[in-house]
Amino acid sequence: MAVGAVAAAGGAGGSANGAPAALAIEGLSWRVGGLSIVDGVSLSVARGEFVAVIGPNGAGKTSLFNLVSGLRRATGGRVRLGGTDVTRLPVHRRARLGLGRTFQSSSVFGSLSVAENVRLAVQAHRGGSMRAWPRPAADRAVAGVADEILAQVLLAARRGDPAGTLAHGEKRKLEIALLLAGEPTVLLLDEPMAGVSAADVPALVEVIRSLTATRGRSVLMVEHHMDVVLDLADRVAVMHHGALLICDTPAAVMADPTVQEAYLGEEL
Ligand SMILES: Nc1ncnc2c1ncn2[C@@H]1O[C@H](COP(=O)(O)OP(=O)(O)OP(=O)(O)O)[C@@H](O)[C@H]1O
Repeated sequence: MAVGAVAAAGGAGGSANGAPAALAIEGLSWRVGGLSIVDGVSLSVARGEFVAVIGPNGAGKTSLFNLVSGLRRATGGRVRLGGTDVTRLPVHRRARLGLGRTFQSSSVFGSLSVAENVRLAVQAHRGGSMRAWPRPAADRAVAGVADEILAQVLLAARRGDPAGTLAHGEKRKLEIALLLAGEPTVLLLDEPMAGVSAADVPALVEVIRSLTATRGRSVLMVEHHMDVVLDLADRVAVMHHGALLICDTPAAVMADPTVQEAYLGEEL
C-alpha cells in the first residue's frame, strides 16, 4: 500500500503531504513517423504504491515503459523520479537514480549458480563503494546481501543450482533478484507472468507483492493477467490507442463503461 497519501487518480506530480511522487509521468508523448504511439500520458506513482498498466494489444504499454526507462526518447512531456527531471537522461543514469526495469533473461548466466548470478549483480552495483574494504570482508558482505535477496524472492532453495536449469517462473524470480541488487526505488515490471505456468503464478505473485512491502519501493507493472492485476495493484491505469483512459482503484476501473468498451471483443 502507498506510504502517505494515495495519489489522486491519474494525476502527475506529488502526494498530498507535499513530497514529490516516486515516479511522475507528465504529458508524455512519443510520435514516430506521424503516428502517435504514446499520447500525452500523465500518471504518478506514490512512494510504496503499486500501479498496474493494462490495455488491449497495441495500446502503447511497452512504449510507455520504454519512454520511462529511457530506452526511447520522448517527443513530448516529462518523466520525474522523486522530483528529479530525468526526461533527457540515458538508461544508466536513470538506473543510478533508482529506476529499475527487469533484466531480460539474456543477462542471466545459465552456467553460473543462482547465487553466483545474484552476487555478481550485487558486486556490479556496490563494487566501487567497497573498493577500500579488505577482500574477504567485501566478499562476505556481497554474499550476505545476495542471500537476503535470494530469500526475498523465494529462491534460497535453488541457490546452488545452475541458473540455466530454472523453470520459467523461477527465472522470473531470479530476474527480480538481479533487479533488487541495484537497490531501485521504482521498479518497472513488464509482463512478469508471461510464459509462467499456472502452478508457478501464486509464488511469483507473492514475490512481487513483497517488493512494495519494504523500503517504500514503488512498482509500475504491465500485465495481461487480470486476476494478478486485481490482486496486486493499488491503482490500475488503462491505456487505449496510446492515451490514458482512466487510473483508479481496481474496483472503479472494472466498473467503468469506457474500459469495457476499450476491451470490446477482448478478454478483460
Ligand atoms: N518503433 C516503432 N515504430 C513504429 N511503430 C511502433 C514502434 N514501436 C511500437 N510501435 C507501434 O505502437 C503501438 C503500441 O505498441 P506497444 O508495443 O507499445 O503496445 P502494447 O500495449 O505494449 O501491446 P502488447 O500488449 O501487444 O504488448 C503498436 O501499434 C506498435 O505496432
